[in-house]
Amino acid sequence: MGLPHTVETSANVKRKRVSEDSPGRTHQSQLQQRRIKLLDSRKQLPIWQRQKDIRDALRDNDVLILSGETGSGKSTQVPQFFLDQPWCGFPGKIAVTQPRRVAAISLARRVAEEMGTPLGSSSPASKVGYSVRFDESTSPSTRIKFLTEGMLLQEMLRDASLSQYKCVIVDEVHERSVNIDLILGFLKQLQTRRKDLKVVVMSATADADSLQRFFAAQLLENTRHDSKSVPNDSQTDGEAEVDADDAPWHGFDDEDQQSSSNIATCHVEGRQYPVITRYLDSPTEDTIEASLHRIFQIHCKEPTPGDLLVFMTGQEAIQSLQKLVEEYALGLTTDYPKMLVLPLFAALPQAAQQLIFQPAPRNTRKVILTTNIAETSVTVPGVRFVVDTGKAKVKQFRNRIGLDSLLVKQISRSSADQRKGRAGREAAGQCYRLYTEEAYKSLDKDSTPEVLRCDLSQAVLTMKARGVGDVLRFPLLTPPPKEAMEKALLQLCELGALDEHGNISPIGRKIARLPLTPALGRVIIEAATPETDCLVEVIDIVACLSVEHIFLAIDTEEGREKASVARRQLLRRQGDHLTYLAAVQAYAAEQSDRRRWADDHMISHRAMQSVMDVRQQLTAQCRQAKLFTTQEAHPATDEATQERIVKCFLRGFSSNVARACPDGSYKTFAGNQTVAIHPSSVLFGRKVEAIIYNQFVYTNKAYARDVSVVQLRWLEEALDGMA
Ligand SMILES: Nc1ncnc2c1ncn2[C@@H]1O[C@H](COP(=O)(O)OP(=O)(O)OP(=O)(O)O)[C@@H](O)[C@H]1O
Repeated sequence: MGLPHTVETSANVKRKRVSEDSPGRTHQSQLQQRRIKLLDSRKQLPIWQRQKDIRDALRDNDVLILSGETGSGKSTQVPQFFLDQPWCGFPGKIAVTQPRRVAAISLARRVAEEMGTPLGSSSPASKVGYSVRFDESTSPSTRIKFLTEGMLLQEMLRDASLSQYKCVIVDEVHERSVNIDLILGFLKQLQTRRKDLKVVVMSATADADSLQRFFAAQLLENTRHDSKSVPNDSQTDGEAEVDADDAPWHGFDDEDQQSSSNIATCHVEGRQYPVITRYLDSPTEDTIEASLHRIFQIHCKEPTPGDLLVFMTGQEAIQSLQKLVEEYALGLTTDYPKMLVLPLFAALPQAAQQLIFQPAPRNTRKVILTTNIAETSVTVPGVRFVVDTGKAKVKQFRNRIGLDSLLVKQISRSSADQRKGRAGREAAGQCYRLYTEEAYKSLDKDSTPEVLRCDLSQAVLTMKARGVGDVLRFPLLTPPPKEAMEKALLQLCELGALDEHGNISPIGRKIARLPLTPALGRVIIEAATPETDCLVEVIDIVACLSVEHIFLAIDTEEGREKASVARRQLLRRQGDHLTYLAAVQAYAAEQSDRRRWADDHMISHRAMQSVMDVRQQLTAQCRQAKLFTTQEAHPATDEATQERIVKCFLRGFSSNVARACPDGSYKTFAGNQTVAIHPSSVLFGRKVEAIIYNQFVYTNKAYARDVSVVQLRWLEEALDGMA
């Protein structure tokens, strides 16, 4: 007679336990097998031979400036070299900053694999994690954390001393974004009061001499310190108190070159695989046509596997080229491999960005069309060919209109070298430059630091929120013109982020905690006031402004007519902001098939998924900051609410207003510049009293994007409110 079901023999229990444990154990052993396999390739990297020098250099010094060719192994290996160092202690963490989230996430994934540990929050035992805007994936055991520069600056708001880190590695320092320059300044200050903090600065192409001078120069002892502004760990609601342990802030004196830190430099020679560079014989104007030609030439001539990475200027160029490549690929005979075209740009949702890392299916070549976001730190497995158009969209401050705008510009030689470096990472590669060799030689050596070409209001607010009293004396690697700093201070005063003494206000502190520009942050704060009370709606609109365009681009007259019928229910005569709101509300209300809803309305489903993501994150952040007065959404048809919503944008963007002229054009109030409504706007072709816009873009002429109608009296009211 058998045993009743309820009684379990010890053998049964044991068998059951083994089978329950085995998935975890199998996973563990898979991780270890992968680690051992990768160890062989790590040992081939040029940097592997130099690990003792690198360890010794940082053991004996506070700062290490490390240069080495692209692909030599800096980003993946250097953090691992330090983990077992006595100065790093346990559980001392290492932060590694990256300019972009795609690099932060892919590096974290790779280093986790190399260490044989699960990634991020997937297991409490994971030793490698990442943190990017709207996505943090770490565990209690995280030792190495890859994070975007913006996220490190956010962490400094919660913990000015970065006390959880023993070492901060600033990677790709040659990019010289404002955030990198701010981080270098803060770290330099921090090392005066945290003697145990190590700093590593890395790049393939950085100017090591100027970095060395920067870290060697003494900080001034007597700079005014805005004591009220120093945040501390216990600060939760924006009303900061002085952290007693915080030594006064020190300014930076260019004249004084005495060393305050011990600094080591190290250069790693060599790269793993060669990359052949090819140029055009004569220049080309049409980069889309030239890229198309080159892509098919490579595809038809070169064997697979061998994926292609093509550097373009921006989302629109990428989408046009994608369409063309896909159309032409249909005409290829079956003698050729298939093509899988994948776009990559900053506004793409993370899941779509990560598709580029998946291996191409059999007999298929991946063709990745990217902006400069894949220029540094990224290894895309399978890529053997790089096509470089030599151009990028860059933010440039336009003095006449007092605004940042996006311009297409030639890249620098150092960017071109980084792009080339994306080939030849797993095997020998080729880089096709769609410009002549003479043009390459005439490029600027390095990109102009962002502090010299951008609106500095965010940078100044970042400093103020982290306790810098006199921002003009903050240690910046390249000091911007004094007027640019003053202009930023003025703008922040207008937004109410600084008080009349230049100290950060409670509003400024709230704005600094939001992952948005000061102007957009101000819009959110305005929407949260009890009188305005439209935060729910404004979050929806801000989410749309933070992702790729939600309306699919249409380039034919017929298509435009079709779109206006399909989107009729959503279009709002008041402009794009309320149209975006209508779209988000309708999409959110759709419960059965959102993809179909998006197709029916000629809206990008992918963009709407991102909107929903950002919306959720921003809502959570606003809730955390106690900004909600009510939780209720107002009906979008309520006219009073609609007016209040547009007025919120006016509070943040009062300088982005243009009035109609008799000849039908619009002229900006600031700078009296002619601006046209962008064809993508619902207001395109309409004439209204005045407009407000969120973006100023310059292609063949100056365009306002994301536009709404405003009444001039609202502007007067807004200006009165600011006075
Ligand atoms: N995700 C990955 N998949 C496959 N190989 C990878 C991956 N990440 C890194 N590698 C390998 O490790 C090498 C070193 O990469 P790493 O990013 O550390 O170099 P780097 O010196 O920091 O380069 P860069 O200056 O271009 O950022 C690559 O050339 C590649 O061979």
